[in-house]
Amino acid sequence: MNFPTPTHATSSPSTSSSSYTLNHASPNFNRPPLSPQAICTSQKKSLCSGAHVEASVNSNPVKNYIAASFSSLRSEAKPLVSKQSLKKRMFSVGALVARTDQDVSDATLTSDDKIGVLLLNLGGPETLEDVQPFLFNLFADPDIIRLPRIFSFLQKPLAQFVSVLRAPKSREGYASIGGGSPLRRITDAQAEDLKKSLLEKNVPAEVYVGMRYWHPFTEEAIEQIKKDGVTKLVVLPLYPQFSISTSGSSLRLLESIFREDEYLVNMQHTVLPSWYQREGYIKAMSNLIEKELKSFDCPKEVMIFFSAHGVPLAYVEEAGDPYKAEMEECVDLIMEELETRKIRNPFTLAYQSRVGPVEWLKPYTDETIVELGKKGVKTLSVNILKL
Ligand SMILES: C=CC1=C(C)c2cc3[nH]c(cc4nc(cc5[nH]c(cc1n2)c(C)c5CCC(=O)O)C(CCC(=O)O)=C4C)c(C)c3C=C
Ligand SMILES: [Fe+2]
Repeated sequence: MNFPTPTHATSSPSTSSSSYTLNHASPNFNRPPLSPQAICTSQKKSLCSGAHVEASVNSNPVKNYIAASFSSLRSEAKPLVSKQSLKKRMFSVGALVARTDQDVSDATLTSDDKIGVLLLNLGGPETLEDVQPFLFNLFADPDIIRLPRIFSFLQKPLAQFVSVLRAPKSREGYASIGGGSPLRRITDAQAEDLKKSLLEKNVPAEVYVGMRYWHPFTEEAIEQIKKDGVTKLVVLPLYPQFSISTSGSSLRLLESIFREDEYLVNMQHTVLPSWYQREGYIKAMSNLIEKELKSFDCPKEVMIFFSAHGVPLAYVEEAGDPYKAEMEECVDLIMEELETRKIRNPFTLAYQSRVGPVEWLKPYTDETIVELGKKGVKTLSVNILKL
């Protein structure tokens, strides 16, 4: 049987980290690329801002803008600790997320330290009545419906209009999966598991969930973080790949909350803008695919179909969203991992969940499935990289 070739270019894995220092005033993404002077090393960044950002080397300036502008908030705060001790302490927090195989109890933490992990996610309507107000919150986000700044006064009226228009179709979808989104339940379970597994590594930490468009809102999580007196915070968007519309939006919101709040501005924090290239994630995805393939009668004939949530094409082409590049690299890394296990199935990547009249990332999942059917592909293993 002939299978089509993969629909995207191959790229190699990136391993090192970098971070950038930028101004954080403008809320628009149609900004000129960074000037070379704006770039500094991650070590310099830690020293000058007191916060740490992890970013892969292929990452796009937009992603680093968001993550670094969030972390650069510290640069506005008065230096409360010496640069040397700040550097040391930053490493400790970074170590909590960077090391996977070691006990981190040796990290420099004082008995007064309280570690928090903030998991960021999209949120979803819990009942069918929640659907329209949830959609309003989503469409009212300028990172989702991107209007030129002079039209920003139209954001909320437009969100009201589009949310009412979209609600029936959306409700139909949620009704078909039991009348609401499972995202809160799943994210709460992830938070619980993460807390347990950190404790097993001798890192007592409280794990918080902050949703962007529904309960528990990010603002509520932040209030709790303050009440609990967290002194070191790890910010982890639960999106493996970065997009302006997901992690970017959540980090931008956090940035605005932090900017207004003296406690938060002075709290040490580490941000992981994306983690699609991490060994643990790649191996976990590969394990799932390997297991799935074994359930077929002729595993070698199965096409591995990666289906990812799309974004409008303009996000990538005009606003510089690194999402497509990260998604493609992620698929390549999974396929490379499978190759080491002698699994050499054909594969393809397509994008789903488009909304509205504009062009989204192609190829579209629904059209690709039809095309593959026409070409005689009979068995597909569908792997959702993003809902
Ligand atoms: C209109 C613009 C949208 C963009 C851009 C977008 C990007 C984007 N979204 C996710 C992940 C999820 N989106 C979910 C629901 C959802 N998304 C949009 C619109 C955009 N998403 C809408 C209108 C909806 C509601 C459902 C619908 O009517 O289709 C969800 C589900 C949340 C839940 O209820 O559990 C997820 C997850 C990503 C990853 C992404 C960009 C990369
Ligand atoms: Fe979405």
